[in-house]
Amino acid sequence: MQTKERGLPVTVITGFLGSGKTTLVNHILRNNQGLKTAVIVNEFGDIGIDGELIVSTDEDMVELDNGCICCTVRDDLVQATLRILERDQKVDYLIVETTGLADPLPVATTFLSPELRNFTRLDGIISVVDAENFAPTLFNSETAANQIAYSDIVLLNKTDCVQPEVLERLESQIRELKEDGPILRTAYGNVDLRLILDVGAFRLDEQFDAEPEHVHGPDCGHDHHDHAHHDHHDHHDHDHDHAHHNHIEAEGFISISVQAERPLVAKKFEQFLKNLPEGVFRGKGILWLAESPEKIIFHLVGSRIRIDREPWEGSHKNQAVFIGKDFDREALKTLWQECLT
Ligand SMILES: Nc1nc2c(ncn2[C@@H]2O[C@H](COP(=O)(O)OP(=O)(O)OP(=O)(O)O)[C@@H](O)[C@H]2O)c(=O)[nH]1
Repeated sequence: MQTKERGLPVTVITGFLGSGKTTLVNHILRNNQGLKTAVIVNEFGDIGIDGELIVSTDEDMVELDNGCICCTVRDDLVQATLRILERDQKVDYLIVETTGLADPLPVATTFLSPELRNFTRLDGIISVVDAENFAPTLFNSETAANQIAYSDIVLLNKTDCVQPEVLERLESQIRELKEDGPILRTAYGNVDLRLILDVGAFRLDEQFDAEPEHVHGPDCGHDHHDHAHHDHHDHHDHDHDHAHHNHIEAEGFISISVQAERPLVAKKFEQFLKNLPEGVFRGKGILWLAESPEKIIFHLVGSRIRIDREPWEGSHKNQAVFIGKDFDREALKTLWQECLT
């Protein structure tokens, strides 16, 4: 890949909670044929779990401090990208994985801002859609709709979980949010990387009614979102400094992080999962069960739970994040405490 004269190519991976973004990042890192790929990850929740779940554990992965990448941590994204660009060892490609609740457009426009636009080239925004859980009315979330509407390529993921007729219906629903651009069907993010990386998919004119000379980046004096084709909430009418200003709170999404230095009782944890407060949609964590010598990687998405096992490296711990809409955080905390030995 020739990146020298064009700036560092950047692909932004967006998609709702648990749709398979980290799984896709891992697929990319395993199959990028020797390209030096840096990854910037941003998570919703106080504890970063993705850092543990991404296959690259070397210095090429940067976890942004918690906060929403499209709101409060935009400057961190600029700084992290500049640091990657300044490294002695040249990086060929940059992947940015947003939280499942981020609006992709402000993230994308960060790469068109004066600080970055001469050094980076936004290749495309990929939206991962969960075929098992997606519905146009899912949580009535404008953010979830924007993740599709503002993408260049849609990956309709988890095709292994649904029947072909469901995929047909979902494609029509996606088309209502986004008229054109590829919709690629995937299981576990397994896609030919030539279809999604370095494809020059990002089309400025599709996202903005702007003259090419005047890109409405995040640092413009006026609100670039007014120019978007789709109705969109305004990121620039309010202060970016206060924590989680925002579309996330406005849509009622909350998270709780739990951790412990002692193990969980497996049977009690099973009960915990059965009794989770209504509204919890996503959970992920590293678990230490009293009954297991191995580290447990735990995922909950909608009603599906997945448990994987790995050998422990380092000290044993319990760390989990639960995300959902307007759920009873105190109740969840109490239930969690009851699972501990
Ligand atoms: N059956 C099935 N499971 C999948 C597929 N892709 C991902 N998963 C599982 O879905 C869960 C969530 O996957 P992640 O890749 O962590 O999702 P994410 O979008 O990064 O999640 P957040 O960052 O929390 O929003 C994990 O248990 C994955 O193994 C798929 O195509 N089929």
